[in-house]
Parts: sequence; C-alpha cells; structure tokens
Amino acid sequence: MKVAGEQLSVSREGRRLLADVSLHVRSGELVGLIGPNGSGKSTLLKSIYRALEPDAGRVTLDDRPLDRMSAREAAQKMAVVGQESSTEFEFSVAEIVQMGRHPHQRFFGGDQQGERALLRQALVRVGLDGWEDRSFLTLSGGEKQRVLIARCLVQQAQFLVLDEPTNHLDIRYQLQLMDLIGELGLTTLTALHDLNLAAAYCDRIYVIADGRIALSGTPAEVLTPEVLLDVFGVQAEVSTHPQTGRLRIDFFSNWQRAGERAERA
Ligand SMILES: Nc1ncnc2c1ncn2[C@@H]1O[C@H](COP(=O)(O)OP(=O)(O)OP(=O)(O)O)[C@@H](O)[C@H]1O
Repeated sequence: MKVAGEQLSVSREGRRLLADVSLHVRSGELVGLIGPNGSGKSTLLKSIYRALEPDAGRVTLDDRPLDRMSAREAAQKMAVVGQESSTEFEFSVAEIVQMGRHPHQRFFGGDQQGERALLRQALVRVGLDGWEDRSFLTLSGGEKQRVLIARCLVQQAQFLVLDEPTNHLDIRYQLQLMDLIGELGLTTLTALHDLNLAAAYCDRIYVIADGRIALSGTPAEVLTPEVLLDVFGVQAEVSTHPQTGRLRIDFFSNWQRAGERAERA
C-alpha cells in the first residue's frame, strides 16, 4: 500500500503548526520522520491517522482519499501506535491486543481458535508470551509499548503509523522492535528521536522543522553534520561503521567542545 499526505496544513489557537506539508511512503517502505521537539511530528502523524483534522490538504491510501473511507475501513488498512496510548481502565493484556481485531470482527460467530492463535503469535513476537491475563495498568512503560505493538500486529493492516515507538524501551527491545518493523515489510511511517536508529533502519527520512519539511532523502543524504547543526543545533560527526556499513552519528556536547578548546589553548 502506498500512502501520501498532500499539502497538509494545521493551525491551532492562531498558530501554524503545519504549513503545506507533503510526503509519501512507497509500498513496503520504512520512512522516518525526525525533527526537534515541538517541530510538528505528532501533529503531522495525527493528521495522517485521522486523530486531527487538517485545515487543508488530504491523505490518500493507494490513491483513495482517507476522509472518504469509513472508520472501519480505515482501521483495516492502517494501524497506529500514538504517543499517548494510555488507558485508565482495567484491561488485561489480551483485551488490549484483541482491540486490534475489532475492524475485522462481525457481531456473531467468528473463528475463536484462529483469534486466539493470532493473539498468541503477536505476544510471542513482542516477547510477552504468557502475559495475556496481566493487567495493562500494572505494566512498565516498555511492556505497555510492546503490548500496543502486538495490537498493531493482530490488526493486520498494510500501513503502520508509529509515533516514537522506541520510547520507554531498553536498548535490546529498541533494536528488536526496529528489526520486527523491518521484517514485517509493511508500509511504515514512524517518528523517531534516535537518529542512529533512524539511520540504521529507515529507507528514507523526512526532516521537519517549524511545521515544514526541511528536506528528505536517504539517511546518508539527510543525516549530514550540516543538517544536524542547522536543524538540531548540535555538532556531530557522521561516519560509516566498518563492520555493519551503517551510518554512525557521534554527537559532541558542550563539555567535549570546551575540552577541545582548552586543549588547543
Ligand atoms: N491543540 C494544540 N493547540 C495549540 N498548540 C498545539 C496543539 N497541538 C500541538 N501544539 C503545538 O504544536 C507544536 C508541534 O507539536 P507536536 O506535538 O506536533 O511536536 P513534535 O515534533 O511531535 O514534538 P516532540 O518531539 O516534543 O514530541 C508544539 O509547539 C505544540 O505545543
């Protein structure tokens, strides 16, 4: 499934949060969205997954406008893990994951055994096999995040939208989750703060700053020291890891620069 956002604009309380943003994700592509805090990443993702109505522009899935689809049809095509996915209600892990099946279920009947198998497979994939009866509210941030990913898996949508999916995850699960997303081979758009993860996993990256797309391209095209200084205001060195061949970004903090200055003096 290919996805496009065309000239999306959002204003709230007299402020332009998104200005004429266009982006596209080709079928099976993993596209990253990076940018500083408050640059508009969540606003853009919310306008794509219909949590927020843009003032102008449209979103299409396989060239069909999303706003002409029913909520059920949209949910069959698009699965979302947003940033604020908390619930105050007492649901079990199994109940939360099974919510991903709602767009596919009819009122009566259904293949109960098949549904249970899907639930189990999804929990195995996120490392939570046997956690069905645990209360969602009692889970750690990282465990909750993995449950929400499992909910996406059972939804069997072709397009995944993820807002900071590695938030709360320890390094092992960050890598495991990004590997899993890559293996799924779905059309994926994800906001990421960790630029090394973006470099390692994304086919292409959009950089957003002040509600506008500053540039887009492959990780090597986008993640240059000049762009990182310009957009994030940090000095960085970008190299290629000798073993993995992946881009590696090292950041220099103020104390390192101060140390270098002292050495030179
Ligand atoms: N409903 C709203 N009304 C007014 N301002 C809003 C609203 N929603 C978001 N904003 C503002 O829009 C800007 C973009 O917010 P957004 O959450 O999209 O940024 P972000 O890039 O996802 O940030 P972060 O990296 O911190 O998660 C912020 O300055 C935010 O305060």
